[in-house]
Amino acid sequence: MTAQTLSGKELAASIREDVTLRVAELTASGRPVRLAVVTATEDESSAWYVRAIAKAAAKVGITCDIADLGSKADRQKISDTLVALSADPAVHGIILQTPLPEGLTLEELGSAIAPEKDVDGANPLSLGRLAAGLPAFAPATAEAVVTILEHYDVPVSGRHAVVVGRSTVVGKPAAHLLLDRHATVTVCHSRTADLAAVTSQGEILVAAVGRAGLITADHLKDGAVVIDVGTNPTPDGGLVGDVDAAAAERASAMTPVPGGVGPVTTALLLRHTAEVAERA
Ligand SMILES: NC(=O)C1=CN([C@@H]2O[C@H](COP(=O)(O)OP(=O)(O)OC[C@H]3O[C@@H](n4cnc5c(N)ncnc54)[C@H](OP(=O)(O)O)[C@@H]3O)[C@@H](O)[C@H]2O)C=CC1
Ligand SMILES: Nc1nc(=O)c2c([nH]1)NC[C@@H]1CN(c3ccc(C(=O)N[C@@H](CCC(=O)O)C(=O)O)cc3)C=[N+]21
Repeated sequence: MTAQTLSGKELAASIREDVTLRVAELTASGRPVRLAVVTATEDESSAWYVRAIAKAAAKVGITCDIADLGSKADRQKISDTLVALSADPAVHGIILQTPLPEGLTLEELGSAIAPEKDVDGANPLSLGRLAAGLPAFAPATAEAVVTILEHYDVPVSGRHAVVVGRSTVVGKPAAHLLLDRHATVTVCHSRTADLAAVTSQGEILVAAVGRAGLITADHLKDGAVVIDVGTNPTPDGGLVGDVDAAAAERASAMTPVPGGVGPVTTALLLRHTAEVAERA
């Protein structure tokens, strides 16, 4: 058996189409939409994302400002930048890229992002609201995971979903969103004792680690639906996920990398930004 490909490209295009119309309406009424991307890293997959955001924003008519503070930026510099953007009425959405410089965390810096502009759910208030089942922007990547499952009519309620990775950007919020949709959720991380024993119970497997090939066919339950969030740069300039290609033999469906979660993430970030502008 070879897995069905759960492409994110067409889904992302349809989200962008909706956003394009909404942004055009706002722009026509004299309310142009603006997204600020703050980055302080040379991480390659983060750079991929920043380029993807800039390209997609241009397509839908959102102005995208990139504040590249460099990988030596300190806490004060990053925090000052986020506070200034939060206070700027022309800016609707703010995303702070991870990873951050050594010693700094998204959990503390996220507080400097105004909650109403927190389009990637980085402010701890957003994650808390999400966990409490209150309205909040979920991190776009976590939302992309459940948006893809929904788009392809993958049943979630009552099924066992295993999430590998517990970061604030992906693993944790993805677990909350799956729980909200009534999955039975298990979260694995670097200290999970026997990863394959746990992951092989997942009818749905979400891999969000950042290690090429970590998840092999041996980690999967027969017929599992696999959402591969990992974006790992290869030496030849390409991008691969966390899931080994051979795992497709065991899965019933799998997202590709590139072309899976990534484009949907980008499209949802723009949709969040348009939503903020509509509320303003
Ligand atoms: N496609 C997209 O839209 C996006 C892709 N990404 C990609 O997803 C990946 C994960 O990103 P992010 O969550 O930010 O990464 P982090 O490095 O913040 O988190 C990685 C998680 O994986 C866990 N982990 C590390 N090694 C293992 C292991 N051997 N077995 C099990 N778990 C392990 C870590 O555990 P512990 O907590 O114990 O350290 C941690 O929870 C990256 O490749 C990133 O580029 C990220 C965001 C969006
Ligand atoms: N606060 C924060 N939130 C994030 O969501 C976040 C982050 N920081 N730091 C970096 C990682 C990485 N990430 C990617 C998202 C999309 C693609 C993506 O769209 N990739 C395309 C290929 C890129 C292209 O074609 O330009 C694809 O998968 O098809 C890649 C990587 C988000 N991240």
